[in-house]
Amino acid sequence: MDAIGYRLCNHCSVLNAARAALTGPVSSLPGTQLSKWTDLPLRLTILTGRRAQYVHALHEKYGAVVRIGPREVDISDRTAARQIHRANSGFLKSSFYATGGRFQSMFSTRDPVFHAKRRRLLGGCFTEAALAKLEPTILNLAQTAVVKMGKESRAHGCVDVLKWWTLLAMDVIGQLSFGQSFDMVERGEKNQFAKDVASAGSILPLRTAFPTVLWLGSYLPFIPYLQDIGQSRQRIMAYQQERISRYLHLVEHGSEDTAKTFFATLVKGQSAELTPVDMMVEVQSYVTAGTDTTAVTLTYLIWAVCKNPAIQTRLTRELQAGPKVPSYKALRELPYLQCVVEEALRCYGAAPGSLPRDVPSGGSTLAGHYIPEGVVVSTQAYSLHRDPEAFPDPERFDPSRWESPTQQMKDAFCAFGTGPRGCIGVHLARMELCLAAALFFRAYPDAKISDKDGMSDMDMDLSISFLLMPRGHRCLVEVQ
Ligand code: HEM
Repeated sequence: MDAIGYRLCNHCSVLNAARAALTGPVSSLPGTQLSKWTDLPLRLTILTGRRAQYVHALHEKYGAVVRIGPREVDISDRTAARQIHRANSGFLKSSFYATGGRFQSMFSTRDPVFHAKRRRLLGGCFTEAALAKLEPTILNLAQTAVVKMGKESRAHGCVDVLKWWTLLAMDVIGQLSFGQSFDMVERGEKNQFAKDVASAGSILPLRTAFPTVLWLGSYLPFIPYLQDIGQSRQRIMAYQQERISRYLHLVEHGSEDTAKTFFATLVKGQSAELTPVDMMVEVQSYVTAGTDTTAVTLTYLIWAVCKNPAIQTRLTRELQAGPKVPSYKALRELPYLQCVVEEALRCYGAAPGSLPRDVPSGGSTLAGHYIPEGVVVSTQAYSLHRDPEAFPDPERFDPSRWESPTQQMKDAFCAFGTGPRGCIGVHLARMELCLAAALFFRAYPDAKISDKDGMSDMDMDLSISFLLMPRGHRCLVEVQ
């Protein structure tokens, strides 16, 4: 191309970009001027862990519908959120989820037919009735974790509750997937698999914000960080393959250990519908979606209660008057505990970030704004849970607001998502939250947040890319 042609072409692309920015599908919606041109500021906030807060600040300035990029909109209106996520709405998961390579899981798939089939197949394993059979296993693990937390605190002056809730959540998923716990609670530390999962997960913000950079990086295998991630991923695959083979071997030999697992009713007779590779991909998604999420919410619950003496006193009194050996059924009858769990999920549910969906063909009118097809619309629990109309004084951790929840509160609450793509692990998560919180505050009614090793509220600052994590990656507590 000669110099004039090159200049003309350049000129045209600038003009095209200008035309797209000024007349593009979402150019007339409220939002910053810059967001008509680029979503770069948004992408940068993914790296700093402040995406949800950034989008929330835009809602506070521009209202319930806000443009966050040239083809992306976030919506904080609860009616519109239900409209997007309800069954058969036509809003499918966006390309954000297409990171699973060749293999799709119930979580990652964008195909509604595949999803419906997989969810029908596995849904039965996650019902309250099915989980009731698994409860003794979970209770046993939680009891051991709580006892060991006390020992560690007495030995070292404090204990990192985030560490212990992560070990517990990992062991629960290991036990319920493979019929054998990872034994991390018993050992008091993460095994190589858990370390690899954390290492592989650490790349997610970069992969979400700048996938091209990561793609380029894959051609530079000498970068040590990327090399480590690659090795972690290989070890995760090998470990899971080995566990699934061992599990299937146990099933074949009629071992009792396999009776209390997610796949117990599936592996016999329906193996054609769920191959060992499918099982591996599903387990991988349970580890990602069901361990840090539960552990982080539980950690914030402990922190928020310990920071509020009146709440702690009321909760511990209720627990001490309750059953000695808690069961999930009995704990659900304790009204204040339920309010505490609900408020922890509202303020600190571990998936507060955007859930992006593609607007279906023909476009859609959401919260009074027409949004054309092909645009990505997101909703984020962070904003819906901080709507002052539904939750007055929204930043305040106030369990008593759930004593008589209004319809607005119920409609706005979406810690587990809603509709057919809502969390399949909701009952398991609630069971773990109730059992672990009850055991902890029964055993340690005077637990307090430590200031040892420089622990401060800064450690608990909310770092959110897709999932929530305390910025300090720890929460030190002192128990007697
Ligand atoms: C406090 C803990 C938890 C929270 C806050 C949470 C939250 C969520 C949310 C918001 C979604 C929707 C995600 C989206 O649309 O992108 C989701 C989906 C999902 N969650 Fe959870 N979750 C929790 C625990 C669990 C557990 C314990 C499991 C166990 C296996 C689990 C497995 C899944 C799966 C497989 C999906 C995808 C469901 C589908 O698309 O059909 N989650 N979760």
